[in-house]
Amino acid sequence: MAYKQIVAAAILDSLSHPRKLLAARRTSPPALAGLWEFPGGKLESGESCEAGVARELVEELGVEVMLGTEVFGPEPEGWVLNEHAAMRVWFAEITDGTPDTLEDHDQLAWVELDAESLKALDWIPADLPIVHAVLADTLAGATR
Ligand SMILES: Nc1nc2c([nH]c(=O)n2[C@H]2C[C@H](O)[C@@H](COP(=O)(O)OP(=O)(O)OP(=O)(O)O)O2)c(=O)[nH]1
Repeated sequence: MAYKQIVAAAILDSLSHPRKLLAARRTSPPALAGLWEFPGGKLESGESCEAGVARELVEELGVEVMLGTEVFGPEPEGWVLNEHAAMRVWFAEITDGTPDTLEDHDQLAWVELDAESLKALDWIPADLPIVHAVLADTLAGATR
């Protein structure tokens, strides 16, 4: 089964000494509005995943990033979101710009990298295993 490829970033305040993760609250579609996610979007045809992540973050947040390691999911296409789509996620650190809600989001939050703080946000349900992996990888120092 071929999934539609989504790409996204787990943006950390620092790849080398991460303490916080940038979460973004969606504005659409209605079923996902108000839920928190990793900023990103659909890969465009002919685009590499890494280039797609960078493009989405410029469009949505107005920031340039340096990518760290991938937050590996169970499939080659990454984390399965639903029967149609899967998402690859990379750790990232902002190298230029201040994140803003330019497109697709109405709120951004720097969340402390601990289970309690992360759990306090109403994440898209499909993202919960990814949130766990982000926490595990940051605790293991596997971000860059
Ligand atoms: N970006 C992102 N999308 C997610 C996450 N979790 C999750 O289930 N999704 C779903 C929601 C959407 O159905 C799909 C991503 O599509 P999108 O609407 O963000 O893509 P896009 O920015 O390219 O949007 P568009 O131009 O097609 O409007 O993946 C997540 O953490 N981040």
